[in-house]
Amino acid sequence: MHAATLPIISMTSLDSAEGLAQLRYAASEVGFFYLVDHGLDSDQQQQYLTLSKEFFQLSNADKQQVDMIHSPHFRGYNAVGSEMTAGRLDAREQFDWMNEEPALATKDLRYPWQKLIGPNVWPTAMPALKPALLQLQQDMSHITVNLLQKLCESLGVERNALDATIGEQPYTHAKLIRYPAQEAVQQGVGAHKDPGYLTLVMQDGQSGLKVERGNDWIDVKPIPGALVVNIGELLELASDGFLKATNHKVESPTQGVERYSIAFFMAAQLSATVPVLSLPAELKTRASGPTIDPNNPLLTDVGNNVLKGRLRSHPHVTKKHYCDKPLRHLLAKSFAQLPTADICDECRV
Ligand SMILES: O=C(O)CCC(=O)C(=O)O
Ligand SMILES: [Fe+2]
Repeated sequence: MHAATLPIISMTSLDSAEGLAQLRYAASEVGFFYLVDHGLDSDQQQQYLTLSKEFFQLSNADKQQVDMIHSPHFRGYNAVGSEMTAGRLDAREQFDWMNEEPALATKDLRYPWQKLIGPNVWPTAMPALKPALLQLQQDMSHITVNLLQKLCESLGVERNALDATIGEQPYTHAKLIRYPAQEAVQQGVGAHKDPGYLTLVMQDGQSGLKVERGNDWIDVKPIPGALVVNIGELLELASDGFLKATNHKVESPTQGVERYSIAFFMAAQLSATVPVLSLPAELKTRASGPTIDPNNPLLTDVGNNVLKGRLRSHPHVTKKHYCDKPLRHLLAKSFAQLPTADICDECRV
């Protein structure tokens, strides 16, 4: 039997060997944990969740103005029923933003993932959203980079062992999410792993997030002020499978209660290739190699691993922006390992 709850890790405990050992256990045995004492207090989190509710209460026309279908860079709003996970539609609406950058000219695209780079889209009806979410992105980046360094230390390698892959600024992606109540439990988001290094999730008071552990699913009940952390595929690759990216899903709420969360994903720079860390012998013998799953190959080229997730989750954006001939050609070259079913019909070359 596994514990029916996740470990709780205090950020301030990570200056001690004991704290690092607990972090190593949580990250390697469970792949998921609550993080407390991280610096973003409950009141601040509540303010962001309130802002998120205001966004989702905007009129449909205001939300359509920032619909992701207009963005080749996968930014903006998705109405309920436009995202797919594990081949099925998710019952959630969401607003995605990433690093704020200028897009590359089409003629300069050498790799398909370079099309992920570009500006965010912001609702004109809610000018307060942009500065608040860019601030949140900075605060979450700060927490995540510190945590990644502590994880490296906990694995017995230099704390800055992965810093070069992050460069000046990590690749970050975040989502405001609303799970509307359904008549019966449904897929809010289907079972999946996150593609980056680390994910932080802020939850309101409503349960629904579940984490796979053996044959069970652990309920991640919200703890006020705690962030939920999970290991992404890039850390599984970097640790040669010592750390595991763990499957998780969200079941939609019922009985008229909706659920709000904010997810923050941090990867290495899109142009980086993730190295395999030189773990000490004692840990190395316990590293079983990354998971081999023909339906979900883990790719060390960061841009490709991130793009894999985006193409699969948002088939309507893929179809509109990733199906022109030159790009299709690049996709076919880059994704020799990716099952064609993950790419839209017209990209099955
Ligand atoms: O909403 C949540 O609690 C988690 C969402 C999630 O796993 C994801 O968007 O990747
Ligand atoms: Fe996730």
